Amino acid sequence: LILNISATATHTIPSTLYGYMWEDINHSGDGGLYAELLQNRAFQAVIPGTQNALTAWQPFNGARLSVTSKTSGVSPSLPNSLQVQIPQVVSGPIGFENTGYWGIKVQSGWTYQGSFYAKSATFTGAVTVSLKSAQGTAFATKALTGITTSWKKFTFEFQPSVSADNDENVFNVVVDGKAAAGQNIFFGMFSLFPPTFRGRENGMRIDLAETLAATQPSIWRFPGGNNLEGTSFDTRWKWNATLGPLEDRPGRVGDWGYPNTDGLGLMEYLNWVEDLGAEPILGVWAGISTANYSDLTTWPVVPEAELQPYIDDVLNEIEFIVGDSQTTDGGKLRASLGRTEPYSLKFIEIGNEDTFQADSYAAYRWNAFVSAIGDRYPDFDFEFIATTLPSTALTPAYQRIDFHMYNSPDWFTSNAFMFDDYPRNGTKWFIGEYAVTSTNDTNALGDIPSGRLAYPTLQGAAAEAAFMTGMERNSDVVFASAYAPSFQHIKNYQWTPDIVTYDASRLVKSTSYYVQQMFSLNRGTHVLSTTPVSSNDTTPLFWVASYNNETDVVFLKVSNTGTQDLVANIFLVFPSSDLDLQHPLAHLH
Ligand SMILES: O=S(=O)(O)O[C@H]1C[C@H](O)[C@@H](O)[C@@H]1CO
Repeated sequence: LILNISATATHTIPSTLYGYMWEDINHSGDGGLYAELLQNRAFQAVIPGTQNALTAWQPFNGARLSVTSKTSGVSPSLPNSLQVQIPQVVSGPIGFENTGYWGIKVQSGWTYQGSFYAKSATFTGAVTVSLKSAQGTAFATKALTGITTSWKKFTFEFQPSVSADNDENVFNVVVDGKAAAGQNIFFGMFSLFPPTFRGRENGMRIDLAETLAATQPSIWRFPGGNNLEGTSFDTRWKWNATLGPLEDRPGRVGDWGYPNTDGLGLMEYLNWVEDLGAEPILGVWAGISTANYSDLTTWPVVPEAELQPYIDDVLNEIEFIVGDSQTTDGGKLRASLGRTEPYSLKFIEIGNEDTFQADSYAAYRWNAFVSAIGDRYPDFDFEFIATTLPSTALTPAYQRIDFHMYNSPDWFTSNAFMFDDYPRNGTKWFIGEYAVTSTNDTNALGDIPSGRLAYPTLQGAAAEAAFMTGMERNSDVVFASAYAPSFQHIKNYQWTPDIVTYDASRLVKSTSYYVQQMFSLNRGTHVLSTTPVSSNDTTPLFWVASYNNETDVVFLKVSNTGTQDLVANIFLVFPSSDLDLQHPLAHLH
């Protein structure tokens, strides 16, 4: 195959082309990127008195544990407390343990920051906290005194003397059995953090954060995805419930079946996106919640006459993000939480996958949000992204549309040219979620026996790469793309495949991770056309050429989706004129 790369650029490549879609799914947030080590740390979004309310907590030496809301919680947002009943006859240490998110990493040299609340009507003795192996080896221990009859916050630090051999470790809390015999002690709002990415308080787990940062994503779509929507209006992701001291964050039952602490909240996300040097794509709630996928007619939709409070909520969220810290309530609140400077925000996505309720989206919801935001913020040239079917006519007409595709390798290779003939009419596409999810293109979201991938495969990654060459070649139409979902905690997940899989102490980057990294790190500023544009079927290669006019480098990205080894002799054929070192092809990488 002789491939000619033209020396003239066709169009610029938007800086937003590669990034991620993010939501708390598969414990990607709580138990993943968010560095909190204790699962169910504040008994949020659980039902007192149930076994489930004690998730990740277990008795130690016979204490009787229960979650209760009969006593006042540590704060109005956290009504549930752990009640620890010490038996009448007992001696020696007795209490309870947290098993973390299926383990706790114990690393010597790390300083762990911990805290908890406690109170008791009668007990005033010491509370001893420690990091211990499942076999009982203590890596770090602290004794805290001063329990009173009302809630008191205790803080402590751990510096483990040695690292644990594995992550089967627990956070252990005990009192002296004799001193506490027959008494009740209440605990609330635990927290235990390892060092975090860039040392941010309430921040991100370093290894996972560095793994994402290493792909230099330039967009970060959040907070969902389904997890934005809630399974009811009241359980939607509420931006203002994810702000401020952790005691003020009630948490919620996420859309993926587990409690979200919302410790990873709007400000943590915005700080993270800045740390990445990326552009946020903020998803705002647009009036539907996800009920059951088998019957879309059951999905609740806010009637037009009742939409205003939700519109105001979004206007206030945007004011919190971009409002002046002197003259706007949102800006003042942001400043009071430690951030005076407004965050940058350009892209606002109205809803998520509103393809399922296109009628009401087209009839009033899209227009209501876009008009209200435009009227309130006339000086911000926000770019609104529609999330309904591209074929749905909207008022105002959408300029940008979010298109999701989960499918087979064949779908991605046979659609690698879908944008080559797309009309250049100013409309821009965001491929806001895509991945090869199955070898079965009639049921790409089925179960594993029907072809679903448990993990990304080389075949899938090559097919994603083929599709990505098409997105890059047509990046005058495709302005952004986001592989989805991102993370998977191997011990508890709801969706496969995912780009990075991990447990409490290790992570594995997938083939698709390396494809994302390769495309994202090797970015041109302009697309160079090639002849031919495509190969014939016998050599199923897909490619795109680009040129970076800052580094003066030409990139040729090639995906071989065939089963034959690809032996490529790349000859550089320069134009007839002498080798012009300023020529874009002079330094091919
Ligand atoms: O069940 S799906 O609708 O396919 O869920 C998908 C689409 C949705 O936006 C996202 O939350 C999820 C996985 O990334």
